[in-house]
Amino acid sequence: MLRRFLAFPSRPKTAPTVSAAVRCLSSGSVDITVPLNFWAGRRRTSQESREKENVYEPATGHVLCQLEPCGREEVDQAVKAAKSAFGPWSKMSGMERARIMIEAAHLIESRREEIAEMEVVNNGKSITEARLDVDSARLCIEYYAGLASTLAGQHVQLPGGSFAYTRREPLGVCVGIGAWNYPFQIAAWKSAPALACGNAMVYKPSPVTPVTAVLLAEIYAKAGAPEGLFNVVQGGQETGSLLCHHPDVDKVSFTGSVPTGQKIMEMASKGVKPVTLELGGKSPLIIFKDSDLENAVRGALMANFLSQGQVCSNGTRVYVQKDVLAEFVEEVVKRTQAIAIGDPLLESTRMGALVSRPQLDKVLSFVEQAKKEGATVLCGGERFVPSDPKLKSGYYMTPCVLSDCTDDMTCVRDEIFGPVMSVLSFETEQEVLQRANNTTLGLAAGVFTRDVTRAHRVVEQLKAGSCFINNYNITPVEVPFGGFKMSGIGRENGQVTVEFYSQLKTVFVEMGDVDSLF
Ligand SMILES: NC(=O)c1ccc[n+]([C@@H]2O[C@H](COP(=O)([O-])OP(=O)(O)OC[C@H]3O[C@@H](n4cnc5c(N)ncnc54)[C@H](O)[C@@H]3O)[C@@H](O)[C@H]2O)c1
Ligand SMILES: C[N+](C)(C)CCCC=O
Repeated sequence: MLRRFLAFPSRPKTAPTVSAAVRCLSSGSVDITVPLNFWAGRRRTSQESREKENVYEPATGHVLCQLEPCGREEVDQAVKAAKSAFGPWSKMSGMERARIMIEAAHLIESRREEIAEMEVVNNGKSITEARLDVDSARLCIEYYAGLASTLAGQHVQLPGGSFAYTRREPLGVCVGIGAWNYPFQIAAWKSAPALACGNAMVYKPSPVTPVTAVLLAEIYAKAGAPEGLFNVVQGGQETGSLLCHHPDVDKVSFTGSVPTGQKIMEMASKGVKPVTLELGGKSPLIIFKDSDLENAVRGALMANFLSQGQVCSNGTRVYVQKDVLAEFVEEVVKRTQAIAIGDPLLESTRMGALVSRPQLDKVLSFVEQAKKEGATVLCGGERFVPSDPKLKSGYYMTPCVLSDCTDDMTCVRDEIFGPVMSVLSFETEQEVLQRANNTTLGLAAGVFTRDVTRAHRVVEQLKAGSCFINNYNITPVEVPFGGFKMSGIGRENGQVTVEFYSQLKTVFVEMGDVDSLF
């Protein structure tokens, strides 16, 4: 397998450039030494001498690169670059912006495999899933390119021939702050609507997965975006906080945990800046006895084990009607045990490595806690060491199904963010609805039933932003995605998102004389 990229076999450690080299890519063979910050049109090294942090390859535990966190100076430079790109970009017509975005989408398509491989190397998810994430990123950019030329205001007739009109205008410099579970996709889901509306963006990826956002920056630049339109600054909470407080930042769009989301909202409130918050979930999946059980089992697996279970919208509280519980559990366990765990770059792998050692330890400790609280482990929940020696220090675990769960258990109440499904039984619709909604979170929910009336009745009562009937965890970019309650504010994807990246200006036009009271 030959690749052109910023990824290199670890030995010899030559200083790579983007255009250099064609090498083989396999787990454990990649070192990244190119700078991962990007502003004003090119990659940048951090100028401030601050401590670098190791970034690991989840599949092997090998050090992939060193993160150079950006400080005040670099954040300033990136925001300044975005501000100067905002001028010409915001003056372009929607069609002109769309042309550049479509070119970016083509570039993503042509580099699909390379981007997916780098996502795998940095995140640990299987190559099969990473390709779908890259596709989702591309589709999102195509979708908002299509909407860019439709952004328009309204004309309102007033007395005496006077009138008013509204203009939909961009906000300015938007900041995007992302989580580590969908690094490339999140960068695209934030930048595509922002840019389509005429904004510029400074994006900060998670320090755990800094590698692929900078590829998106290069792609936008190559597609013809003005220098500084999409910038990447690396770092953790300090860098994020500098961005949120920056006086020239007009909006913050955040994806991550609830506690960080609360801090982001607090920081943004100092400058009365709008926020989009895509936060955590603990979503219910309800399986009625009249379900097509084959589809319900498939849905439960999709609701729990994508991306090693590290998915915000996962339906981790699986409520199964008592009459079909035994049959459902038997099938779910059989299929969970058959999931091929291992080298995420292999086509045959269905579950790769969790993102980091601390995340793996945290998920395993949730399983231990569940046992202590009386849950039964039907399968998995243990560290997994693949037979390939190069993977022995990777962050793998066996996907876990817990039964005999009750609503008060930690595994049922807290977001685990790992491959752990909690199965609960219920008897009546009314009972399950009350239990499903008994949480402070409300990102997603699902229902499996053949009764169409019941499906809509139940969905109407579920307090969640994304509800699935007879499927789970599909997120076409044409439809809005986001949470109720503490799962967030605002939406990503769909037409409505232009409202979160633009503002309305009302213009009154007097056609007669000023009717003065004085
Ligand atoms: N709703 C969604 O669309 C969605 C999608 C993916 C992940 N998530 C959620 O994200 C969480 C997992 O991701 P995570 O561990 O990366 O979340 P996190 O909250 O720890 O970090 C998210 C981002 O915020 C940054 N950050 C941390 N502290 C900050 C601060 N004080 N100021 C500014 N930035 C700060 C981090 O560096 C990172 O880039 C889960 O709760 C998951 O449900 C939600
Ligand atoms: C594409 N998925 C799997 C629905 C992920 C949505 C983003 C949340 O983590």
